[in-house]
Amino acid sequence: MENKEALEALREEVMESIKYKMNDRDDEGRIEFSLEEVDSLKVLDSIIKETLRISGGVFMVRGIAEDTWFEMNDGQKYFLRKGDKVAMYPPAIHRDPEIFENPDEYKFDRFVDRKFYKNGKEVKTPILSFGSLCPGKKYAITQAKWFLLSLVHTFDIELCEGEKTELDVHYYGHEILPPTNEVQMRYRLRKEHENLIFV
Ligand code: HEM
Repeated sequence: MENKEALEALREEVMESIKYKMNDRDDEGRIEFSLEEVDSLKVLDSIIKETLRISGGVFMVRGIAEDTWFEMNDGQKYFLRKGDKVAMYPPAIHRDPEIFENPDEYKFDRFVDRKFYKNGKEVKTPILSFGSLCPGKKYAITQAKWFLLSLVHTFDIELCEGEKTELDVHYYGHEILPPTNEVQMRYRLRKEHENLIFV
């Protein structure tokens, strides 16, 4: 909400996609959106990824099942003993300046038509907030996308004067960092909004 440019770019993308669906309504006059259509919105996708990049604070832990030599890209080797636990820390990757330019900056369109590289190799999954094992990943991301899409289409929203918050760094290690405090906002139903439904 603080980032008016992001809000406007998202609203423009959503309105543009609705424009082409005006004649594509269900029996109750609602405009239908499929999963594929929601996923095709590049600004929406980028906003979600950038938010996960900047606010993901998770540790992922793995148990070592058998004695293993683990070799890094630079050739350095580590001996992992059976029974050890290893923690991986996605925020270190999410804020790696070799992968992301100005990593501490929130850039809503960072992921629009972009690939990321480290040491000349493409980083295929630069966002690791869900780890590799989370079975709820697609569900959670789709829900967040649908919420944002419906919100910017249906309401004008803005922060009340002087309202501010930031990520609560005390929660590093616990998935997504919550805000340090609540904020007051204004919202108003938009006159030209349509009734949308996710099918
Ligand atoms: C924003 C929402 C969510 C975030 C950030 C999140 C994040 C994570 C992370 C980081 C892990 C550990 C993955 C790993 O170690 O590789 C995990 C595991 C898991 N998540 Fe999620 N998750 C979310 C939503 C959900 C939802 C909606 C469900 C269920 C519908 C779910 C079910 C699970 C389960 C069952 C595991 C354990 C998987 C295993 O250890 O085999 N999560 N999640």
